[in-house]
Amino acid sequence: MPVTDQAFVTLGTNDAYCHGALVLGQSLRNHRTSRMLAILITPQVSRAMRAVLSNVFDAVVDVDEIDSKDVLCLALLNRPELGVTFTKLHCWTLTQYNKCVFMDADTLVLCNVDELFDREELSAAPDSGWPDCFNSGVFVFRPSLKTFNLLLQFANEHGSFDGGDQGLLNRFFSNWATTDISKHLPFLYNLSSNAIYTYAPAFRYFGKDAKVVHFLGSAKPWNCKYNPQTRTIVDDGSASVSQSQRSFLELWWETYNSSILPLLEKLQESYEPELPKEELNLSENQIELEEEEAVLSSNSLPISVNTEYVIETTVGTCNELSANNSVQKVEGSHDVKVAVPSQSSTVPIVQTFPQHTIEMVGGTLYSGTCGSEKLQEEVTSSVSELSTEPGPQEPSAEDERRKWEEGHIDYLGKDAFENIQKKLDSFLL
Ligand SMILES: O=c1ccn([C@@H]2O[C@H](COP(=O)(O)OP(=O)(O)O[C@H]3O[C@H](CO)[C@@H](O)[C@H](O)[C@H]3O)[C@@H](O)[C@H]2O)c(=O)[nH]1
Ligand SMILES: [Mn+2]
Repeated sequence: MPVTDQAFVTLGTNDAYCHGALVLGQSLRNHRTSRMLAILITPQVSRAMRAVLSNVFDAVVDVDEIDSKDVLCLALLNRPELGVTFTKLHCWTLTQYNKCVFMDADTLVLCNVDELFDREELSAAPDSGWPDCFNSGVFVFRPSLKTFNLLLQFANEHGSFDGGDQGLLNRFFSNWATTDISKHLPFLYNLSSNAIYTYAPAFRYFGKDAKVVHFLGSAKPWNCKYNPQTRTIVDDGSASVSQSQRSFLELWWETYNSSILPLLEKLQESYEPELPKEELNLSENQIELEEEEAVLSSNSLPISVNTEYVIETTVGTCNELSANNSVQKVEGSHDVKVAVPSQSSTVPIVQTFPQHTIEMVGGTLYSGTCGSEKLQEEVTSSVSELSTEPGPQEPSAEDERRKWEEGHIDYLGKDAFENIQKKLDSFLL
């Protein structure tokens, strides 16, 4: 029997993360969850993507974007794009449910995990980088407007030590590490893919019991290259991927290919007559590819595009961020206010607090149907967002971070202690 007052909840602030959310939702359905599936989205998500989401999720809920704008902390985390994860806080507003499990859009369930609803707020698994903190990619919570307001107030007063929701939630639920062991979910409910290589023997011993895999870090499954003919991840040489990581990535793509692609194709068919080919979805560089490799054309889709290879997105680096935006320094180590142009078409309302700036962009509840009049324009913009140019030739901040995580550390060169010290000083002074 479906349980209608409890839900798995995820978040997508753009079409790229929504691809992840679709695979997560499908994996929950494949493992026959009895709970509702809900997704929080922001105005930046295209109308076409909303239509697809409503095929997988019971509730597609439009919320305001909340951005920590904490460039300094996010730079230390090396993930400048994660300020918008504050939007996750909106999950506490879903008071139509009495209990929920939040799951990041980059998670994938490997079996039925409905037993998570037996736990209480705030239950979560340890973070592999700092196990006295919980990882906020999977957590059990009770929706409550009171808690939501307290969290916003807390964010306003204290900010987040990592600039994202995880730093905030760990300070807010600060007794998680010490008070109640029943709120410690086993790591198997949030197996971070990097733990596979940082503690390989443990993975070999316990990994078979994994229940949820979490592709945390800047490299996401939808950025990998995949060959549907051989059903394998294409090694592009940019990162060494272990066999176990590869299996999880291939499972992600298998789910995407078998269940999500057909939905996208259906959507394409229903709108194809309205969309002249050249405007349909292909960026210039994809059209070139299409001419060279006929196989590509069957999978050129309004949203997913070029699925043989990769769903590409770009993530700004710290340098790009500071170059593109005006940074205004106020007193004190954390008192930094940054005006970042909103990516949304809606005019942002920027709320300025004494210590932190949280940006909220107006939003409304989404009704679920896909109107046709603006679709063409939105599809085109969503595709150009997803099919951007190939990455830079110079190793990106993400590549460098990945190398560092994999233990390839240039102790005598750029990673020499004095360079790291200088970098830290520049953040902390
Ligand atoms: O542009 C974005 C970025 C994130 N998200 C959502 O926010 C989640 C968290 O971002 P993610 O890229 O998955 O972060 P992680 O690499 O998992 O990094 C860690 O740090 C984040 C910031 O504190 C936490 O939100 C994560 O749970 C934690 O695992 C995503 O899964 C999405 O649901 C978006 O919708 N749009
Ligand atoms: Mn994540």
